[in-house]
Amino acid sequence: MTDKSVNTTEQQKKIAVKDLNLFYGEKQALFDVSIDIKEKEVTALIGPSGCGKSTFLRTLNRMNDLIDGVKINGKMVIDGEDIYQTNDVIKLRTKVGMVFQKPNLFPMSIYDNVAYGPRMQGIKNKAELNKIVEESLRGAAIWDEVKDRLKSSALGLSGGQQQRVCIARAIAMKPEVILMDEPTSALDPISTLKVEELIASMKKEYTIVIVTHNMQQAARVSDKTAFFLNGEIIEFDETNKIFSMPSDQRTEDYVTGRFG
Ligand SMILES: Nc1ncnc2c1ncn2[C@@H]1O[C@H](COP(=O)(O)OP(=O)(O)OP(=O)(O)O)[C@@H](O)[C@H]1O
Repeated sequence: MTDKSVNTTEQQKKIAVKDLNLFYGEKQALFDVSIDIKEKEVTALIGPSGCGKSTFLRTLNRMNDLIDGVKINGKMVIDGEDIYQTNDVIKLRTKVGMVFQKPNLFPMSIYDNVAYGPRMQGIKNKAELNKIVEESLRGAAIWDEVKDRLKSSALGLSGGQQQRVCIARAIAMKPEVILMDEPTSALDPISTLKVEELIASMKKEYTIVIVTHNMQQAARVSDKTAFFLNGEIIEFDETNKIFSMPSDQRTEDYVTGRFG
């Protein structure tokens, strides 16, 4: 019985990071980061500017590979596979999608933006593409707002709508993990709320890791929170605990607004 529950916990562990260090040239930006991220949970990464949140987020789908002079050591295991030992980065980035701070839609129609990835994967069948586009836009809670203007330019949408289309574009690739780097920092409060509701509903299907500067947002959308400081994880726990009863004084100082 006990063994079974241990196994179940292991299975739910989507991402296991152990002693991860990252250097930009000579400068070390992440120090012995270890964290286990469970399947279908929302994990928030918080901490003051420059503490390594975005750097860490990018290690999860090897986006840092695109930066010259980056060196990484340690273990980053997703679904049992060390992602730094594989050569198939395209497959990794399909499984681990990303949404950026500012909506970054292509200057093409809403439909073509969402169909872009599936087309690149070789899907040409019109009915199949239609289905993916509709499902993805529905999944991103924007279908009703755009269903009558799918052929219009995506850049004609409001910022908040564009960000939800970006989320639809990520969903269209059928990812399992979605990384979000301050996805609402460029949005107004109403659009922010919509995206937050969307994130909360998406965890039924996806494992989500989100960087946010907004403490209320972390408290509202996440199950677990990791507090970063100077490239280290100081504390990682249930979000409720981090915000109400943190174990480390530095976490408490940060979440109560004493610094950062
Ligand atoms: N491409 C890069 N080259 C060199 N140093 C970098 C690069 N990107 C980030 N850094 C440095 O790594 C450290 C961590 O930066 P990172 O952007 O990960 O922090 P952050 O916590 O996400 O900050 P913010 O909240 O301001 O976005 C900082 O000292 C930053 O200057």
